[in-house]
This record gives sequence, C-alpha cells and structure tokens, in this order.
Amino acid sequence: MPDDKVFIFDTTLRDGEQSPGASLSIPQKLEIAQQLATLGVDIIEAGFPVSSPAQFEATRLVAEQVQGPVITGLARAKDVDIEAAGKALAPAANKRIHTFIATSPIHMKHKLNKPPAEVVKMAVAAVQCARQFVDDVEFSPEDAGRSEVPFLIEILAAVIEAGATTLNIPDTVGYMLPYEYGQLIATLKRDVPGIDRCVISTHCHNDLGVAVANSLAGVQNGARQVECAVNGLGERAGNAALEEIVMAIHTRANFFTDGGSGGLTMNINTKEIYRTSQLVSQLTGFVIQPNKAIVGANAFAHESGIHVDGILKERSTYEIMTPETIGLGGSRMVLGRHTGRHGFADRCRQLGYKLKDAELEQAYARFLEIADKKKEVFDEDVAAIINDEVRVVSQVYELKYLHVASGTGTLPTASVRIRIAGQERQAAACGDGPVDAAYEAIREATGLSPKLENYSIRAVTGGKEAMGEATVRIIDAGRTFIGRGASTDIIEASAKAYVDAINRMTAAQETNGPGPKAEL
Ligand SMILES: CC(=O)SCCNC(=O)CCNC(=O)[C@H](O)C(C)(C)COP(=O)(O)OP(=O)(O)OC[C@H]1O[C@@H](n2cnc3c(N)ncnc32)[C@H](O)[C@@H]1OP(=O)(O)O
Ligand SMILES: CC(C)C(=O)C(=O)O
Repeated sequence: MPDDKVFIFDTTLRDGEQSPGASLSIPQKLEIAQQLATLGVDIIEAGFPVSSPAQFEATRLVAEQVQGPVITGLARAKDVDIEAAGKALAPAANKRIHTFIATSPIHMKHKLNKPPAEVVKMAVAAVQCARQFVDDVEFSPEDAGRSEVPFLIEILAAVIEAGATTLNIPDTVGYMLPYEYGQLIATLKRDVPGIDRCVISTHCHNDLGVAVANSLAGVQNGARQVECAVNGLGERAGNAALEEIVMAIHTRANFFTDGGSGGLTMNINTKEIYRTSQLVSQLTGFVIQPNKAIVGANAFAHESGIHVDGILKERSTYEIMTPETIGLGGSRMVLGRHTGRHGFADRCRQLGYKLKDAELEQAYARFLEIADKKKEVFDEDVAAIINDEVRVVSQVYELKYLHVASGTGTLPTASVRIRIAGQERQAAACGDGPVDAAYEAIREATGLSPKLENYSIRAVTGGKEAMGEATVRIIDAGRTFIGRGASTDIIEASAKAYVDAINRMTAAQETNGPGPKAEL
C-alpha cells in the first residue's frame, strides 16, 4: 500500500445523519452515495444496519448499487450487529465491517459497565466475528481521545492479532487539541505491535472547533485514512468537514512530508466538491453558513477595495486556491460599502459601460452613498446609478396620476394619467395584480408595449416608513433597458420604474446609437 495515499472515508450517511434533524430517506441516501462515488471517496459508511430496518435497507441498497468505493456499515461489538452489517453489505463488490467499543474509563464504567479486560475480549470477538463476513475489518476504540494510552495500545494490538485491517482513533467528544491528537497518532504508530500492517485512521468531532485541525495533525503523524462528512455534518458540532480536509491536503500537499516522496495523494475529484456539498445541504435541509470554508457562499467572494484591486491584478494575491478547483464557475466580486474605485470601474466595464474618468468618479460617489444604505449593490443598481448620475435622459413620459384598486375578491384595476411631450393622456386597465394593472394602463396610455423581462422590489430603508425601490428590465427590439423608481408606496415605485425604463428606451431609439448590454 503506498504510504503517500490518504484514503477518504465518508461518514455523511452514518455519523452525518446522526445530526439531529438531518435524517434522510432511502432514495436520498442512494443519491448522496452515488455522488460520493463520483466525488471519488474511497470508503462510504452507508449506515448502522442493526439500528433499524430502514438503516439496513439503505446500507444494502448502497452496497448493491454504488460502484467504486468500499462500502461499510457500523456495528457494536455484538454478534447481532455484525451479522446485520454482514448481511446488508453482502451485495457490495468491496465491503468492510466497522466495529467499535468504547475504551475510555468514563465510557467503560458508566456506559458499558464492563471492566477493561472484558472490553478487550468483546473487541477481539467482534473483529473475529466480522472476519467471517469480510476480509476488510475496521476497529474503533470509541472515545480514544479520553482513553489511557497503554490500554489503547493493548486493545489495538489484540484486534490486529484478531484480524483488524484499519485502526480508527476516534476523538468521539471532540476533546483533543491538534498537537495532542497528532502525538497520540505518532505514539500508537510507534508503539502498537503489528500496526504497520494496518491503516491508521482519524475520526474527529468538532466540539471545540478543531476537528479538521486534529485530523490533519493525525495525517501529519502517519494516519492515512481520514473519516469525515460533507459540510462537517455529524453528532453535536459535527465531524471533520470532508471538503476542508481534502482541500487542505490538496493545497498544502507538500506540507505533509512523507519520507521525502514529496506530498500526499488522494483519489478525490475536487471539481465535484461544490456539487456534493450543495446536494447534501439540500437533502438534509442543513443550510451552509456563508463564511464556511471552501463551500460557503463567501468562500470565493471579495468585496474590500484593496482585495478586489489585488485580485484584478493577480488572483493569487488573495486566493490560495481557485474556485474552479472545487467546481465553481469563478470568484464572486461583491459590490458594497468596502468596494474601491478599481472594483467599481471593473464592474462598469463588465456591464458594457465606457465611462470617462470624471463620469466614473461621479458614479462612484453616488455608488458609495447607496452602498452605505444597502448590504450589497447589484448590477441593476450600477445601471441605475449610471443612468441617474451620468446619462441624464430627457423625460418624454411623466407619470402625473396613478390610482389602483385591488384587494380580496376585487379585480385589480388601475387608471393613469401620463404627460407625453406636453400633452396628457389617460388610460385604465385591469391586470393579474395591482402592478400588472398599472403596467397595462401605462402601455395603453403610451401606446408602447415593451416586453417586461424582470421586475423586483425591495425596501431601501427600514421601518414602516421604508422606501420601496422598484427595478424593471424591459426588452425592445433585442435591447435591454433598466428603469428604477422609488416611493413609500410600492405600486407607485413600480409604475415610476416602468415609465423610467420607457423613457430610456425612447431616448435610445431617438439617438439610435449602438447601446451597451444594459442601455442608458
Ligand atoms: C460514537 C457513535 O457515534 S456510536 C453510534 C451511535 N449511533 C447510534 O446509536 C445509532 C442509532 N442507535 C440505535 O438505533 C440504537 O441505539 C441501537 C439499535 C444501536 C441499540 O438500541 P438498544 O438496544 O435499544 O440500546 P440503547 O441504545 O438504549 O443502549 C445501548 C446499549 O448498547 C451498549 N453498547 C453501546 N456501545 C456498544 C458497543 N460498542 N458494543 C457493545 N455494546 C455497546 C450499551 O452499553 C447499551 O447496553 P445495555 O442495554 O446493556 O445497557
Ligand atoms: C463509532 C465511532 C467511530 C464514532 O462515530 C465516534 O467515536 O465518534
């Protein structure tokens, strides 16, 4: 077995699913298992077969249908558990039984109510029983992190003799710190007789927020299997997050020196990481926090002026890995109160605006005012800023009067009066809702019917006096125009936005010049 390969053991479907509220149906488990195989994990822990008929069936179906990874199931050090695991795993081409028993004084005394010698006997018997079903047997001394090291050495030596092939060292309650966990792995690797015939594995929980750091310390000290779960799912604060482990090893491969061979390898196709993370989040309903490493919405987002400037000049100034490596389309440049001139100018260019220096300065000043009021400034806002600040459009159409009637059991109707080049025209119309009715009446009054492509409204200020700001995007003869309107009355804001877009469309038609992507 090459010593520079790290095996990724995914326990999303077993320990991950033990997260309160994360339960998955059998088809959902199968879907995740197939994606884990596409991601390239080496081992999938599909469930705890004895614990329920659904767990048994899910493990059996994963064993039957998922090709590639080794499929494993968990079993206590009890014949009934091991037999259930053996049966559920039978259809798998590559299978492993993972059996465990607690070894810490606290667990042995209070939970198992058994003396250490009996625990050793149960562990040995469990491994021997598992070997009757499979050649590949993993043993875990549960709560190893709080176990006495001489006892760990004794029980691990005994299970190796009994036929265990992987020795997993769980920090079950996330108690250990990285240096300590690394030293534990180094000690076991050095002192357990026969351990060189086995793979040493980490299984770290995140109660102190150091599950990934502990796992990496384990790898640094000779562990070559890492147990982890997608998005860090798992009991309590979760397990080591698969995506973080993989990208740490991928990005810093040479840090984990390995007898001079240069670095560590894995079987993972990192480009599948984002897709896998999203799938698990959607199916479990566990939302990913925006600042989560690797897969959070902000993991490859930049807003601060100095950072964006650096990134635009050379990506590696602020990105230690590329978003493409995990299967994302690219980095996200967010416009907000921290954006600098370089970032703003770049976005204007991307949107198709060619601004002179003075125009850019004027637009940037207005942008900062808006950014101070909003968390994020969108492309539509940039278009509106440039429209308002830089390109003053003549108001051919002006909304003079608007009346809307709508409510439960009422057909929404609107009447408008619009001033068009000095003359006023009135119209009334019905619609699917008050905004639709108002737009229909405006179309009627102006005689123009551009296609409405997008409509959005949001509160610009807080409280019950909040200003609503409507943004519309209309299309005419293949050209897009953005209009904006603000009012404390959201229907009025919507009508103003539509009229604004029509004015921009009319101005562009009059000059008939080639327009950028979003017309001014
Ligand atoms: C650290 C971990 O993640 S361990 C895995 C945790 N996962 C789960 O618990 C999965 C869901 N669990 C279940 O479905 C159930 O708890 C079962 C089917 C496993 C067992 O259910 P029950 O038989 O009703 O027992 P219960 O869960 O209440 O208690 C656990 C029993 O197993 C014993 N036990 C716990 N771990 C082990 C072990 N590794 N080997 C042998 N016995 C064990 C306990 O001492 C207790 O035995 P007791 O009844 O003699 O006191
Ligand atoms: C069963 C073992 C590996 C476990 O989940 C733990 O100790 O956390």
